[in-house]
Amino acid sequence: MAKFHVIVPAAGVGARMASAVPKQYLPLLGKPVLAHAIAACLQHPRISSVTVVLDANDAYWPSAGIPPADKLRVLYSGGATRADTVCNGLLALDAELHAQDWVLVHDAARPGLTITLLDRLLDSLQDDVVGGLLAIPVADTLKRADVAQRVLNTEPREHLWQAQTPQMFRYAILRQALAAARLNGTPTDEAQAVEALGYSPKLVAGELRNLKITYPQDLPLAAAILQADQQA
Ligand SMILES: Nc1ccn([C@@H]2O[C@H](COP(=O)(O)OP(=O)(O)OP(=O)(O)O)[C@@H](O)[C@H]2O)c(=O)n1
Ligand SMILES: C[C@](O)(CO)[C@H](O)COP(=O)(O)O
Repeated sequence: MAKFHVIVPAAGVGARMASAVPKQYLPLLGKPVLAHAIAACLQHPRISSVTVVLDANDAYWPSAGIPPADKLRVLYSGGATRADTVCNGLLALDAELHAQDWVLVHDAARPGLTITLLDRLLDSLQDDVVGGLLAIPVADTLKRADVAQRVLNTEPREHLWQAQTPQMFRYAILRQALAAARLNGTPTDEAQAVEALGYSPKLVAGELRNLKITYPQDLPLAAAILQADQQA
């Protein structure tokens, strides 16, 4: 039976966040963002392992206070791009993964993932040949801008979705896709690399709460969402 393994690329510098420490280590309700991001995966009974891939020179993990766990492992082998970081994680797991096993790639900067969202993803995709990703349909009117930030035109939004993570693919397909993508360009997510092989990943309904911390204003939003959970 195919197993479910999680890789968490956590080697980014968070340039758009422009904080003193990388955003995955910023405090969020008393714990680093990264601790929230991996919590649901660690708790989920169907997830076999969670591998966090840090920058080779990461100096923050030892003092981040993230407790060890049986299925948690930490690698200091991040790459120059997210795709490189994920590839390095896959390489380290190669000996224990089978071609049909599932790999879920989840951003270290998405602290709002829940067991419910993971269940939805796993249940929707476990019998799929390829895999897919959490995503949410675009809800606003879309404008294309010129260089002066004036509207060129309004883009149709039908059938447009915003990609989230986890992105879940069969190990053999993901490995092949990322190896090819590294030669041909830099995909911004795993699905893009898989699409380039000619596959059509399935979109599974995500939720706004699974937002990515990208800009400073995202952190208080995430805090409000998680605080509401604690009060519920
Ligand atoms: N070389 C890289 C670049 C990104 N990431 C990870 O990929 C995820 C993507 O989120 P993103 O917002 O792009 O993170 P950063 O690259 O850190 O942010 P920025 O683009 O603003 O620098 C994050 O978990 C980030 O740590 C990574 O592991 N290795
Ligand atoms: C993978 C991703 O989270 C999907 O939305 C996102 O593409 C990664 O971050 P970036 O902002 O594209 O670098």
